[in-house]
Amino acid sequence: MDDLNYTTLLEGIAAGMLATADKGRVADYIPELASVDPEQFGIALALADGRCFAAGHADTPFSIQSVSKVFTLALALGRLGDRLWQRVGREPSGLPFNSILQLEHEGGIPRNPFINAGALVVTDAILAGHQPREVLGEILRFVRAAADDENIHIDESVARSETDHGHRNMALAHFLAAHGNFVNSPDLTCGTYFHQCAIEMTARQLALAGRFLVGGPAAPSLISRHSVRRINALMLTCGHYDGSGDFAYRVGLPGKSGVGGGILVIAPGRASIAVWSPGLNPHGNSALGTLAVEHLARATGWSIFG
Ligand SMILES: NC(=O)CC[C@H](N)C(=O)O
Repeated sequence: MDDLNYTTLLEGIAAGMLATADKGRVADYIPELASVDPEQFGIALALADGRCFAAGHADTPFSIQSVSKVFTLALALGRLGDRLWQRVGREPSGLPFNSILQLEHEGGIPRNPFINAGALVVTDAILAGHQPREVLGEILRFVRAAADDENIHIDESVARSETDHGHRNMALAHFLAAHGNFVNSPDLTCGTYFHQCAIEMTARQLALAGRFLVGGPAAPSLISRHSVRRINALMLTCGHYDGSGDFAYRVGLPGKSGVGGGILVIAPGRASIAVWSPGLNPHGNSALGTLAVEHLARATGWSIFG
């Protein structure tokens, strides 16, 4: 596809999404997210050859929330390698992202690194022996290097809002600690986790930041190719929680969603795609974002399943 075709495609998708009546429901369990205007949609595409295209509200910052779990997993795999898998599994959970149900049955080992329990373990692992400030600095350095953009920050008001209302995550953290699967105090790890979730990015920045998972000559090589393959596999099977099967069915690409309405999608060897629209479907994944990447995958033929 040439430049004009990509631009036309993204603008057509953005116009179609903004005209869609059912835009889902904005997350309200983090009060600071509840006030975001649902009438927004942005999409950005960073191709493996270095070109970048965007449409809609692609330059409006939003809270990346659980998309941050991709970056912390990359750091944890770099630091711990396979030792990480002693503390967290690699299977889809089939349950909502914040569920505590399986943890009891499975002895405090979360199913995967993308549900909240698993992501808390990942953050706890990279925090070990460090101050939250140092680890948050490391996460930001990684994201900024990936996006090649120093202007990426944490929204303190979102972090505070979640700290004040994060009882479920605190419960998960204490439960993990009770099972001996926590190194730091639940307060310290949850505080770090709430701040990583409160990183603010635009769809354009997020698409650029995802290039390290695409492979190809223009992609920043921040982690090994081995880790790139594994993170993509986990994004495909677990990146949308109990909506992962449906996302794979409809889109056919690895993706990671967040309750801020962002989704990072990887077309291996081809492109990193970011979509954002704050309204969520019942699984807590962006309603229009999912629809948009479904259109994009169909139009480009990029599904990994042919
Ligand atoms: N799915 C998400 O984006 C959840 C992230 C959010 N910070 C939480 O822990 O509840």
